[in-house]
Amino acid sequence: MSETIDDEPRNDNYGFHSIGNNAGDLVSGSDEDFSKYLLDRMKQLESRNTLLKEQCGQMESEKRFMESQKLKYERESHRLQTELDQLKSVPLVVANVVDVFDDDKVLIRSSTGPQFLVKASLELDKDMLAPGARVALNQQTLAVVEIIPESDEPVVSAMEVIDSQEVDYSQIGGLDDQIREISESVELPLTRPESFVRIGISPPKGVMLYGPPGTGKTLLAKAVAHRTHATFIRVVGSELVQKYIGDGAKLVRDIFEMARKKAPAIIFIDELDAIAATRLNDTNGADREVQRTLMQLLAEMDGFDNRGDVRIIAATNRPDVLDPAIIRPGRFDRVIEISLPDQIGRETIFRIHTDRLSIDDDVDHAKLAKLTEGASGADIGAIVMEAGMFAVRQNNDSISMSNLLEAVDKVMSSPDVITDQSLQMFS
Ligand SMILES: Nc1ncnc2c1ncn2[C@@H]1O[C@H](COP(=O)(O)OP(=O)(O)OP(=O)(O)O)[C@@H](O)[C@H]1O
Repeated sequence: MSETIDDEPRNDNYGFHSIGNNAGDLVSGSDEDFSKYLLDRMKQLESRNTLLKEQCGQMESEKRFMESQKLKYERESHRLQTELDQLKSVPLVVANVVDVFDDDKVLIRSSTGPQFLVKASLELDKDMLAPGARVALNQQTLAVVEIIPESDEPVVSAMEVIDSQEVDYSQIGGLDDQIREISESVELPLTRPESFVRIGISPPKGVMLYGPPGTGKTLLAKAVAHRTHATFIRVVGSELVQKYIGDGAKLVRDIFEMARKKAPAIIFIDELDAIAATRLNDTNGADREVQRTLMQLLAEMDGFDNRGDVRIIAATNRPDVLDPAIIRPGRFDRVIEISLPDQIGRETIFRIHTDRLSIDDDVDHAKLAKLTEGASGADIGAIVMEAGMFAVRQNNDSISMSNLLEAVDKVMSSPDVITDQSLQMFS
C-alpha cells in the first residue's frame, strides 16, 4: 500500500522535486542532501504528529464534556417529566383519623367536618395510623393513601417560651415554702438526677400548683425553668380543647414530642381544669373530645420516664372541679397550694415591685400591706403600676406614698379583687 508522506505537494530546498505523494516519487540528488531531506521531513512529521495529538486530546475532552452535558440534560428531562406527572396527578384530600379498626378500616374526619369510614392502604405503617394523625385520601375512593408526617405544628412551637423572662425566685414574694417544694420536685430532678438514682427514689412525675388567680403560679414555673436552663413550654389548657375530633389529643402528643426534642424542658399546663374537669358520664360530642384530650395527657404522663429531663407542672384556679384521676400518684403527685399572700408576703411583694422604681423615701410598705388584705400578687403589681401612672400624670419624679394609697383605693375597690366568699372553693 503506498504510504502517503504528506497530503500537500511540497517544494523542498534540497534539489528534489516531488512528483507525487510517495517516497519513490522523489527525483534523485546527493546522499547527504537526501539524509538532510529525510531529517527535515521527520521533524515536520513529528511536529504534525504533536499537533494531531493535541487536536485529538481536545476532541477527547470535548467528547467528555458533551457526554456530561447529555447526562445532565437527561437528568433534567427526567426530573421535569416526574414533576409533570405529579402535577397531572389528582390532588389528595387531607383528613384526620378519628378511629382505627382491625379490618384496615379507618374512621376519618375531613377538614370540612363530615366523617367517613374508609379503607386504608396496606402499605401504610399501622403504628402511625392513630387517632389524630393527619392523612391524605384518594379523591375518588377517599381511601387513606398517605400519612402526613408530623411536623412541629406552628401552634405547638408557638407555645414554647423560647426567650423565657429572667425570672428568679428572688422576684417572688411570700412563697418561700412553695419555692422549696417546687425546687425539690422539679429543679433537683433536672439538676441533680443522680441523687434520686443513688437513693433509689423517683421524683414526682408532675407538680400541680393550685390557688387563686394572680398568686404567682406561672411566675414560679418560669423561675424554675430559668434556674434549670430548661426550655419552658407553656400550654394553656383551654387551647388544648380543639374544634375537630382528635386534634386536642394530637396537640398533646406534639407537645410531649417537642419537649423530648428540646429537653431539658418544663411543660407548664396553665388552666388544667379546662381539660381535667371531672369526667361526666353523659357527655356530648364536645365533652367527649375534651375527655379524649385528657386521656391522651394521662397516657403521655403514664408513658414517660419520670427520671427523664422533661418535667411537668400544671396550674389551676379550680382544684374543686379536677378529676381525681389526674392527681393520683404517678401523675400530678405533688400538689402545692399557692395561696394569697399574708401580711408579710404582701409587704415583700410590694418591696419586689417597687424595688426598681423611683419612690419617695416615706413610702411605708408595711402600711400598704396592712391596707391590702385579700390582694394577690397580681393585685399588688397592679397597685404599683397604677401609682406609677398617677405620678406620671402629676409629672412627678418619683412615686409618692399618696400615689400608692390612691392606687390601693382604686385597685382594691375593683370587682376583680378576690373576696372572702370566692376563696371558699380553695378551703
Ligand atoms: N408572689 C408573687 N410575687 C411577686 N409578684 C407576683 C406574685 N404573684 C403574682 N405576681 C405578679 O402578678 C403577675 C401574674 O402572676 P402569675 O401569672 O404567676 O399568676 P398566676 O397564679 O399564674 O395567675 P393565673 O392563675 O391567673 O394564671 C406576675 O407577673 C407578677 O407581676
